[in-house]
Amino acid sequence: MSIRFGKIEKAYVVYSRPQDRLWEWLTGRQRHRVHLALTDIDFEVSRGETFGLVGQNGAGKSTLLKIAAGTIRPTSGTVEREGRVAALLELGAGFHPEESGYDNMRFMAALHGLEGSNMDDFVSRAVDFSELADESLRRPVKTYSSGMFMRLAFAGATAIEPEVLIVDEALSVGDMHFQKKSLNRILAMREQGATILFCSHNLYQVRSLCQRAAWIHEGKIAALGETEDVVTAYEAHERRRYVHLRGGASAPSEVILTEASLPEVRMESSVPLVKFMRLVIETGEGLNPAHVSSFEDMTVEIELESFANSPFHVGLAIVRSDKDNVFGTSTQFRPQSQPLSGVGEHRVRIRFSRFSLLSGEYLWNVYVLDDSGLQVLDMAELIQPFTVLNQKNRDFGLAWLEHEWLLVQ
Ligand SMILES: Nc1ncnc2c1ncn2[C@@H]1O[C@H](COP(=O)(O)OP(=O)(O)OP(=O)(O)O)[C@@H](O)[C@H]1O
Repeated sequence: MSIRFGKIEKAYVVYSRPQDRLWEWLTGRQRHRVHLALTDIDFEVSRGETFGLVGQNGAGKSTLLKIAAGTIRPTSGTVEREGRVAALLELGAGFHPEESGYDNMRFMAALHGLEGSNMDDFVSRAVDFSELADESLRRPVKTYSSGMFMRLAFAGATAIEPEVLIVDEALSVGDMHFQKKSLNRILAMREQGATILFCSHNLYQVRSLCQRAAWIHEGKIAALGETEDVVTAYEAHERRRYVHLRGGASAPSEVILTEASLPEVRMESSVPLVKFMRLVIETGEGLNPAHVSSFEDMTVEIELESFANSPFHVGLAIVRSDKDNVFGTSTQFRPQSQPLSGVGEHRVRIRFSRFSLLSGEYLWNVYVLDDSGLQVLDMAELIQPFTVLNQKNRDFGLAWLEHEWLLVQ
């Protein structure tokens, strides 16, 4: 066991107006309501395990992480932790703004009970990792840019060489270079056997990293177990919710697809390392034809622009309007896959011989990922709707599967 939650419940007291608190105190009459953020959370994370929390906004994930980290207490229930814990939540919250970077690192070391040469080691590890200049580290941290502040906070939080890491996905530290460096640091600690508890909306990341996961829904555990089972159940729920939001009670197949209702979703990144530029379909009918016929050969070309010499992978998925993945692939999944690299324009082609989707409306998702396949550098979702027409045979459904009828009698 590394972290054990025993029948955790967390209730927040909520006042609709700040003055209600005082009013309640003066009059003794209740002016608040109680919001139950978590109930009956009872599970444990084993040593060396990477455990993911998934769930909608406001489900209670961050509350559970804070309880795991000990920054807030549950209203009832118990939490037990084993080993040195680093909570990468609200980084830098304990910093003293007037003190220098060096002094803040010494305070952190002292909080962990380190003295003498152990303290010096801690400070030098943190300082090295932060990549901040000596001149900056001598200045009060209140003069730091937010990126510099986060870099030092991350470096300090991980310098204790934790056995348990509690990570909020909102963790985005500094620029792209430092984000990658901190992600690599987390992966390295995982390799060395650290236990990791983290929440993420990036289900690809949860699938790649976690052995087990829990889906938190309205403060309760809706599913817990093998990552694939939990994430699939959560995805199914989200899909139903999405369909409901878009078109009342209509079933996924009845969703009416219009280009206007599905705006191109692009992730904006201030300093993109690699940008997705364009996707072109080519069939016997030409480039980006009005219809793609089932069983025709088709090539999809993806154009990208790389602004740095960092290796990257490209992922492509065919999706339906209800966001169901029909098929997904990545350059990372090729045998002996090598990432792409080099500054400038890149084109990758995917050739589908006998494209065997049947009649329907489909769209594309394109992802640009770093060489670990975990950090999304750029993406475009639900782009370029295209229609497939099956005029060749009468089989029906989403895709044509290789088959033959065998008559026994
Ligand atoms: N300090 C607080 N006071 C009152 N209510 C709170 C407080 N913190 C969180 N809540 C409420 O508790 C619920 C759970 O919040 P929490 O931040 O844990 O959700 P989450 O799953 O992490 O959401 P997200 O994915 O948006 O980060 C929400 O309804 C939130 O409004």
